[in-house]
Amino acid sequence: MTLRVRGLRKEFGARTVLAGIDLDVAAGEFLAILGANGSGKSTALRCVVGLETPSAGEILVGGDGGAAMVFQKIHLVGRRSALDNVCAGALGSLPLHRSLTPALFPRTLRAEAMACLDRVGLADRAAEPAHRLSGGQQQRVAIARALCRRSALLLADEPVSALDPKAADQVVGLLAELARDGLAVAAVLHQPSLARKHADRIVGLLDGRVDLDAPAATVGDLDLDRLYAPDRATGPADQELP
Ligand SMILES: Nc1ncnc2c1ncn2[C@@H]1O[C@H](COP(=O)(O)OP(=O)(O)OP(=O)(O)O)[C@@H](O)[C@H]1O
Repeated sequence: MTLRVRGLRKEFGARTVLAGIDLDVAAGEFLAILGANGSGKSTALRCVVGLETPSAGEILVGGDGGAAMVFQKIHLVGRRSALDNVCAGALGSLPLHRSLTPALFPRTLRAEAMACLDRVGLADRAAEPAHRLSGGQQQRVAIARALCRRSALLLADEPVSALDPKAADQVVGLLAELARDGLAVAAVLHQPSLARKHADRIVGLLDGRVDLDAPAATVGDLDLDRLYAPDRATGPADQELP
């Protein structure tokens, strides 16, 4: 198992946001995480990648590179080329002096970054400043940058929320392809139809708990209605601790 999460809890002050969740993602698997606003999806990913400190629970990430993550807000350096932006994914493994100036990036890193850009279908745009690319292309550059970290686990937090339907479908399809190549991929999505179309498995969070964990092909409209029901009972995310 590339990602194994057990009993993950997160409290912000008196507020319980994650009330003990279990998650598994295997190599070669694409997991989509669904749930209403505030159900704890981003917090769960942020705990896995180390951006939040869990209040309790166990998180095990397999492989050497830890987890790589892409976000809704893409955070490319607009004036730099797509290739320089992808190289940035591996700068942490370079000596400091070589990491400061793109002219000093090793040739091997550039070759690897080029292979990552090729993997996301953008090798022909390598020299293009990032700000000249479309939103969908920019998100694919961000995914290539994450690939350049050589992590076995790729996390994506609402990677397509800012994209038009066609670009969103292409980017989620790309995540599915990367899983088929052998990566473990977990993506928070606000598009259940894309999750059902592309993911292997869907986990649904409801008020900080796992309410659904099933093969994507078996997830029906009733499961989704329960996750997004506006009049559902107030859960732990909205309760004060004793
Ligand atoms: N740093 C923080 N301090 C206090 N509360 C926080 C913090 N981060 C998140 N929360 C709260 O935790 C709850 C879950 O937030 P989270 O962003 O994980 O939900 P989400 O399911 O990703 O929602 P969305 O779909 O809107 O992105 C929300 O009520 C949010 O206000």
